[in-house]
Amino acid sequence: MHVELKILDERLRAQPPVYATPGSAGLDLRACLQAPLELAPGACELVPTGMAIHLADPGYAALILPRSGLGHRHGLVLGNLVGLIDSDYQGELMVSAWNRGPAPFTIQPLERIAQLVIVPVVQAQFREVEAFGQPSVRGSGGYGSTGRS
Ligand SMILES: O=c1ccn([C@H]2C[C@H](O)[C@@H](COP(=O)(O)OP(=O)(O)OP(=O)(O)O)O2)c(=O)[nH]1
Repeated sequence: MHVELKILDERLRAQPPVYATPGSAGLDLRACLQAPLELAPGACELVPTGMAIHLADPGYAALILPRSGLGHRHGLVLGNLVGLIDSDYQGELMVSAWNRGPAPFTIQPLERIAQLVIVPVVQAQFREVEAFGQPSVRGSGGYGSTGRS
């Protein structure tokens, strides 16, 4: 699959976004900051990535997901909220970085802070009904209805 990529921050040319291994699902996203950014405990900031993509095909979307390595190395302190990138979004990719820990956390310029995963999606045709055509085993059960633990 081909995706158009715009590099908006020249510093990324030295470290272009690539899949780390042939089997990698995610492309690392870097914090394109001019200076270190300190996040207070509980704070959440939008961090620019210096790049934009255009998927163009409505059958795909991209997800911005946390990097497990980063979270673990820092004692599960820095996370990011999952971001959904629409196929027709052409603006700069932004990462919503969240300090989950009890102490301030500093993101360094060009640090790898999240990863981008491209996934197929379905735009369904919704048809309003009064009642569903068939009952299901689950019905409206949820929130732990299938067991006690
Ligand atoms: O972590 C994120 C989440 C979103 N976006 C961009 C891409 C996405 O296509 C666009 C809009 O995101 P979303 O649809 O989640 O936002 P919304 O709050 O529903 O706003 P909108 O009315 O613009 O759709 O913002 C990012 O760059 N990073």
